[in-house]
Amino acid sequence: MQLKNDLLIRAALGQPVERTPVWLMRQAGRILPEYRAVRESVSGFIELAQTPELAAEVTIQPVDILGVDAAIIFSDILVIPEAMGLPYEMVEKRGPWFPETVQSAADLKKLRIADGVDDLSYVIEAIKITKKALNGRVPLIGFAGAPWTIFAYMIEGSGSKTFSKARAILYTQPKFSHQLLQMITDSTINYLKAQIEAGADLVQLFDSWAGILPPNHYEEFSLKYISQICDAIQSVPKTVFAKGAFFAREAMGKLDCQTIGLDWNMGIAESRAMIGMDKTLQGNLDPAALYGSDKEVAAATRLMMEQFKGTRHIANLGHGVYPDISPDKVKVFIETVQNF
Ligand SMILES: Cc1c2[nH]c(c1CCC(=O)O)Cc1[nH]c(c(CCC(=O)O)c1C)Cc1[nH]c(c(CCC(=O)O)c1C)Cc1[nH]c(c(C)c1CCC(=O)O)C2
Repeated sequence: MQLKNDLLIRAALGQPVERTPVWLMRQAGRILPEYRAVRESVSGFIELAQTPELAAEVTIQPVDILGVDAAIIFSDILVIPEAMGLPYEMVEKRGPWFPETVQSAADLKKLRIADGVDDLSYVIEAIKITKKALNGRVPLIGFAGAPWTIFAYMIEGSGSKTFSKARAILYTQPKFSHQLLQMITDSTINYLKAQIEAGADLVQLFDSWAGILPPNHYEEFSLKYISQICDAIQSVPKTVFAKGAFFAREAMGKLDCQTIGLDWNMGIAESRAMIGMDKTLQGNLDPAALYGSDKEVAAATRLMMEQFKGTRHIANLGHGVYPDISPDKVKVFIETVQNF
């Protein structure tokens, strides 16, 4: 299927574009009343994510309603631990929770390397339905968590400010840490390959907890595995978004990927100098900028666009859109990029 709007793919590959493509991390979700209506028709997030027709419907909502230049498949990064044998629950207003966690090499026996097609068939099915329904209007982004971020949830069992249990294990049980990270990496490669086979046009790795590691641990316990995933996936463009990993930008410039995501703390000119000219940069408006007036949102967006001007760029926020942001402000952000 030929894409009618392939701006995202051309921007990722560093090919000429008429204008900068724009989408938002976490665009398929609670900012839209239309999403909340679908969400209320089922028992919760997990049932929604595991019902391919509904997952496809909420994936396409931001394309119809907001006019973004890409769809991202509606799922979560935590489907990988579940497919490996560690199920999660989504607790209303509190976030993910794992009834069982992994703490030492003995626990590895309860885990398996996930097969993307069999263990995650509901995501694969949702991708196929979405691709068909999109009919080439915009590219579909597939995604997974980066191994370190997934490891952090599997050890900790929930979100955490410090992820101190997960960070402790890197010091106290480095060998076990590497074993688990390798199992997550192998599962993620299988999963992303299955997503691409089903129709994903580009894939993004989310390393949401990159910023809590010291640089040496980031190199040893995160980048090493991201690098394996980048090397294993060759058929579509890859984006790596490592939130808070300002110290690793130079190393990220050497990954076999096309795009590096910047968070809003990362200076644009400085990041370009560290990462080099042969990568596309994605980002990086402060998500809180969307709490301003329409005029303020437009001004902040234009300021960001000015700073990226003339270099390879995909416009986005510096992290996921906050759930209480008004869709009207999101539209101002999108239209300001598209008219720039
Ligand atoms: C760390 C992380 C998670 N999930 C994700 C990350 C990486 C990006 C980031 O750093 O924000 C990624 C994710 N989660 C979700 C998507 C869907 C596609 C999209 O719109 O981008 C994506 C790409 C749906 C979701 N994932 C979740 C929801 C809300 C669940 C609901 O509707 O009740 C959605 C729509 C739940 C979730 N899932 C997770 C948390 C911490 C939470 C609770 C807090 C929150 O809601 O943001 C783990």
